[in-house]
Amino acid sequence: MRILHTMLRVGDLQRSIDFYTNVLGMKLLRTSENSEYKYTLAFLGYGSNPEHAELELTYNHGVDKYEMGTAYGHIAISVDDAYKACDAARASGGNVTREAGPVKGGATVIAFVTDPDGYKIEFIERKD
Ligand SMILES: C[C@@H](O)C(=O)SC[C@H](NC(=O)CC[C@H](N)C(=O)O)C(=O)NCC(=O)O
Ligand code: NI
Repeated sequence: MRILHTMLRVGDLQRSIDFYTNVLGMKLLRTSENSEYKYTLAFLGYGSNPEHAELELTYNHGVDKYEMGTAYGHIAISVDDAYKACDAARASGGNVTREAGPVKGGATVIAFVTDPDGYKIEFIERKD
């Protein structure tokens, strides 16, 4: 088995596509429209299944926001340099909510940004 995708419900599909492509450097892999059940999907990632896990964005027609609740944590993305990734995200209009720096009590350098709907995305600095 392998993780195929993580699904997030978004309030504005193009706004989210712009964020994940322009700010986080993902590719828009495909979209699909379900007019019967009134929703549109966009799949994005740094590559496609099966080599890469994908992000599935769901837009329910006419629904522009969701209660985030307290359960959602984050999606983690590996970066070569978390400091530069934060600078790049900021320069592209991203919202850095936790500046790059060692994780509390550890050495791994992490940072957090939020996407347009407020979902947290973690940058984890890795050299692999
Ligand atoms: C393509 C595949 O990865 C899917 O996840 S589609 C599954 C389908 N999604 C939706 O219906 C999205 C709209 C829905 N209103 C929502 O917000 O989740 C789904 O969940 N179908 C349910 C089923 O039982 O088939
Ligand atoms: Ni799905």
